[in-house]
Amino acid sequence: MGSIAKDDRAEVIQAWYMDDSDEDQRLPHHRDPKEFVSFEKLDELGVLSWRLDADNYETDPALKKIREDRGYTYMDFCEVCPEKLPNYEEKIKNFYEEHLHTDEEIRYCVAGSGYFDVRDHDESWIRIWVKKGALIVLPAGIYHRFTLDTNNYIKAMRLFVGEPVWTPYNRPHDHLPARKQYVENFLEKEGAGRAVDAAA
Ligand SMILES: CSCCC(=O)/C(O)=C/O
Ligand SMILES: [Fe+2]
Repeated sequence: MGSIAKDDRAEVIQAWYMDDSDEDQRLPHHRDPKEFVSFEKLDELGVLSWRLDADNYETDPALKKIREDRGYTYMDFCEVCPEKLPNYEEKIKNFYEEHLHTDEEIRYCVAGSGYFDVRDHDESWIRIWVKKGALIVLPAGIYHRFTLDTNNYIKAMRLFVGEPVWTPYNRPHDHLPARKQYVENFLEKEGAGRAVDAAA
């Protein structure tokens, strides 16, 4: 008898729609009742994810294959905590400003945890909680932000195709080709809401 394999990404990646309270950004911000978001839904927005063996990232064949398949030649680490991140307070503030990049944002959580928030088709925030072992790819042009959770620590591997460009473009930057391409690829599909600023 065949059986459908359980998607074990859920052990290290969970996503849900956020409430609109102004409380501490590091809290979960679940709606009441909770509204979880499926991996299929994230896929529709172009957000990819894997669960990997974070204790063995140096020799992990699964990570090697993803890097080869997707051309992720560059790799470094970013540790977010006051002791390790220069200009910690400023960086934390900037990470949580809604922004986009002109390339994919690829982060592999090898320790700790944190939240990547992305905009849905109708502009609602989806909160993606990544824990040790979660690799996520945010597509170029998606509006997003990052915050630590209440554990206050993450160590993320950063991957990139070629020489890295980390520039954040705070919203609105709808005129950028990367944004237009994202809207065309993921937001303008039949049945999807539009997410273009009125001023664009
Ligand atoms: C956990 S890596 C720090 C966050 C970051 O690099 C970024 O660009 C957030 O959008
Ligand atoms: Fe970013």
